[in-house]
Amino acid sequence: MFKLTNVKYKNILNIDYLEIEKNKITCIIGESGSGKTTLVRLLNKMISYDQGEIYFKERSLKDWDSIELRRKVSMLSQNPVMFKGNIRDNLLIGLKFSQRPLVEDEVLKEILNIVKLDKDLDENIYNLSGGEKQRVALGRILLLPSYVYILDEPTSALDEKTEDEVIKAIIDYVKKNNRNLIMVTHSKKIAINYGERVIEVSKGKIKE
Ligand SMILES: Nc1ncnc2c1ncn2[C@@H]1O[C@H](COP(=O)(O)OP(=O)(O)OP(=O)(O)O)[C@@H](O)[C@H]1O
Repeated sequence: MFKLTNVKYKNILNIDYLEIEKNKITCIIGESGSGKTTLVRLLNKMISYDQGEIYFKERSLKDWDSIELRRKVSMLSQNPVMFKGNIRDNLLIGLKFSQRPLVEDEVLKEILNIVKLDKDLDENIYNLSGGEKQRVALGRILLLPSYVYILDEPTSALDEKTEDEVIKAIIDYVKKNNRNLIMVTHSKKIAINYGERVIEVSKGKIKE
C-alpha cells in the first residue's frame, strides 16, 4: 500500500525503508516526540518530505493530486475540528465536504454504535465531553468510503475498557468493509493485541 525509501523530513524523520502492507491492521508506536504524527502526516500529504520517495499504490505521492489522495487516504488527527450543530451535522460533514451522498440516520446510528457513543443524533455537540467529541470525529471518518483510514491516537481520551471496545469494533468494521487501517497508539497493549503489524518509531527512525 505504502512504500517509503530514504525519506527525510527536517531533522525529525529519517527512514531508510518502510513498507506498510494492505489488509494488515498496522499500529505505530513510540515515545512522545519520536515522530509518529510526522510519519502519518507525510502519508496523506499534509506535509511533504524533503528527500527520498513515498509511494502509495506504486505511485509517488508527488504524482498524486492531494484531493484525490485524501479521498482514498483519510486521516483523523489528534485534535479534530468540531463544528457548531448537533452530532448528526458533525458526522455528516465529512461526506458533505468530500461531495459524497449523505446517509440516513440508521447508518449514523450504526456508526455511533461502533464508536460506543450512546447519544441522540440531535444532541448539541457543545454538550459533549472531550472523549465523546473524539468518538464523533472518529465516526465522521469511518463514514467515508476510503481505501485506508489513518487514525492518530483515536482513543487517547477514553478509559481503558471503552478504548478496547472501540478499537475492537473499528477493526471489525474495517475488515467487514475491506478497508485498511493504520493507527498511531500510545498503548502497547492495543498494539500487541490488535496490531497485525507493529511499527516502532524511535527518534525519527524505524525500529520494528
Ligand atoms: N513542523 C515542525 N517543525 C519543527 N519541529 C516539528 C515540526 N513538526 C513536529 N516537530 C517536532 O518533531 C518531533 C516529532 O513530533 P511528532 O508530533 O511527530 O511526535 P509524536 O511521536 O507524534 O509525539 P506524541 O506521541 O507526543 O504525539 C517533536 O519533537 C516535534 O516537536
